Amino acid sequence: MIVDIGADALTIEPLHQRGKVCVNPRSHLHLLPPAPLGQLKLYESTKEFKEIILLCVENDALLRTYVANILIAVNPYFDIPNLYGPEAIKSYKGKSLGTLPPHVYAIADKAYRDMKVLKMSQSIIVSGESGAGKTENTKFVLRYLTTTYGTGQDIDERIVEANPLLEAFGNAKTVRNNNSSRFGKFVEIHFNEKVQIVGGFVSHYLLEKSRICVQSSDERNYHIFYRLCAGATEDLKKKLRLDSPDHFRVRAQILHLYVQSCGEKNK
Ligand SMILES: Nc1ncnc2c1ncn2[C@@H]1O[C@H](COP(=O)(O)OP(=O)(O)OP(=O)(O)O)[C@@H](O)[C@H]1O
Repeated sequence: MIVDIGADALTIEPLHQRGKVCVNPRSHLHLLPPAPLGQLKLYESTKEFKEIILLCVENDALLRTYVANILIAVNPYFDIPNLYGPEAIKSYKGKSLGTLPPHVYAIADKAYRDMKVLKMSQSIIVSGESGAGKTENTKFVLRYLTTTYGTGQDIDERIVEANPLLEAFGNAKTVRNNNSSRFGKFVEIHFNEKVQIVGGFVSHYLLEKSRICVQSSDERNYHIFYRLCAGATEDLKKKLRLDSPDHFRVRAQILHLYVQSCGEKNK
C-alpha cells in the first residue's frame, strides 16, 4: 500500500521499504530536484530521506494534512526537532483547527473544546497500518491533554507513565515495527466538572498470546521478557527460571517445529 498525502506533495512507500521516499514532481516542493512530469522520483538513502522530510517541514509542506476533521499524519521515522516539544504544546492551546499547521495537538485540543462546549464525551480514533505511528500519536495526545488541561498533580504523569509499562507487556519487535503493539487499546481520560483531568482508564483487547511461545523469524517476544532476562535480581531469575534469551529462543523454535510436525501428521 502507498500512503499518499496532501496535495500529492509526497508519497511514502510502506514500511518494508523504509527509507524510500517518492516526491511527486507536480508537487509544490520547488526546492526539490525536478523530475519529468508524471514520474515519481525515488530517493533510496536514509540521508536523502531525512533531508527531504526536513525540507518539507521547513517549507511547511504536507507531512500532515486534514481531510475535514481527520488528521492524516505520515510517520517521518525520526525525531523532528521541536515538532512535539513544550512550545508546540503551548501554541496549539485553544486554537481552532486550521489556525496553525495540521498537528495531532490540534486534534486533541478540538476534542477537548468540543467536550467542554457540547458537554459530551469525545472520541479520537487512531488508525493506520502497522508502523504508521498510532502508538506514538496516541502518546502525543495524552501528553498534550495532561500538560495543557491537567491539574498539575501526579495523576497527569501517572497517565503518561503507564505507557512504558503497558508496552513492556504488550509490545514486541515485528518485521514491520520494532515496538509493535500486539493488543488493542481503549484509553479513557476522565475530567471533573472544572474540565480538568482527574483520572484515566485503559481497556485492552486481543493480546497476541501465541507470541509468548512462538515468534516468526526476525521477530521477538514481548519486551518484558528481555528486560527480565537482563535486569531481574538473581533471586527473581531463579524463581522464574530465567536464563539468557537466546536459550529460550531455541526452545520456542523447537516448540514451533513440534507444532508444525503435529499439523503435518494430522493432514
Ligand atoms: N511522529 C513521529 N515522529 C518520529 N518517529 C515516529 C513518529 N511516529 C512514529 N515514529 C516511529 O515509528 C515507530 C513506529 O510507530 P508506532 O509504534 O507508533 O506505530 P503503530 O502504528 O502503533 O504500529 P503497530 O500497529 O505495529 O503497533 C515508532 O517506534 C517510532 O520510532
